[in-house]
Amino acid sequence: MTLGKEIDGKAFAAKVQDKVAEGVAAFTASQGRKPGLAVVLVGEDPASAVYVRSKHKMTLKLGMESFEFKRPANISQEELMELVEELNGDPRVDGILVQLPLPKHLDEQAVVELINPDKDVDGLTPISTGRLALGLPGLVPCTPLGSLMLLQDELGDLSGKNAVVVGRSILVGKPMAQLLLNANCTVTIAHSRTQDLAGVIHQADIVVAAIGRPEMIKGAWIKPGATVIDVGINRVPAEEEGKTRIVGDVDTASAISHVAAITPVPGGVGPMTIAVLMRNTLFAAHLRAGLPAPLGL
Ligand SMILES: Nc1nc(=O)c2c([nH]1)NC[C@@H]1CN(c3ccc(C(=O)N[C@@H](CCC(=O)O)C(=O)O)cc3)C=[N+]21
Repeated sequence: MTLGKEIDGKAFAAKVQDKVAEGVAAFTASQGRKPGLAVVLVGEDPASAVYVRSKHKMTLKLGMESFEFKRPANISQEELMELVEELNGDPRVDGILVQLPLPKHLDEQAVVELINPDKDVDGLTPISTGRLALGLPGLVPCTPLGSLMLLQDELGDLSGKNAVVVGRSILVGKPMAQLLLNANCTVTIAHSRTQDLAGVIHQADIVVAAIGRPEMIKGAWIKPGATVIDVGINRVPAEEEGKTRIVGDVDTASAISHVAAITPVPGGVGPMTIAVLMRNTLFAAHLRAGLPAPLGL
């Protein structure tokens, strides 16, 4: 039995970060200011707080300016909208990220739609989404773009490959499918109502799992030699009483003997998400300064 390879997302993310740091230095030298990222965190969700902290640290590490806005869970829609408008108008801010999900009483879509598309480093505004659907240049959601970069690094040209995206979320599934389509894959989007999910997945040369169900996709469903990107980050109870660990949407133990390559969780897509956020912030800074996009990213 041959075992597939684990894709080292952390190592690839480190390479992306190095290139971003170079681009940041060049931008700062030519513009006399650093690119800036503003992150808005509403509420006290501990997992979100951890992600926001690692984004903050990475932003500073790569030489950019980081602005953090922590607001209580009971913030009103109006106050949150005012904050976003303020950031839209702040010349030091090139990228705006509102950490999702927001507390239930807030209208997430209205907040996202207010973000200036030129500062939309999450790629979630209708303008960014529309550009992606049209195949035009623009800011692309971080997790899907990071996943595509890993696939292209692993497989080279993706033309003609059968890709199945499992999950249809706005943040991951839908933009992932668009990116794969733009890369000339034959794309299927599967979801909770899909019939014979195992059979659909078995057709795929590329599987992107983004459903948010721990270890749901089993090895036997995967076509031998397929490449698998596991986007899932699910916290489950660990063996040790009271502790938790994170697992993906793919049952790696059974999948590893079927795949050519698979991303682990943690250490796969997660680190790429943050690296691409940094890249998108650098891109947004260039866009706002009227400079061409930096090369090699
Ligand atoms: N507007 C918005 N944009 C986002 O991009 C966004 C968001 N909201 N809300 C929450 C999710 C989650 N997310 C992650 C980022 C990095 C890791 C990451 O670095 N994970 C590491 C460590 C995981 C761990 O140990 O907890 C890994 O997979 O190796 C994970 C998850 C971004 N998100």
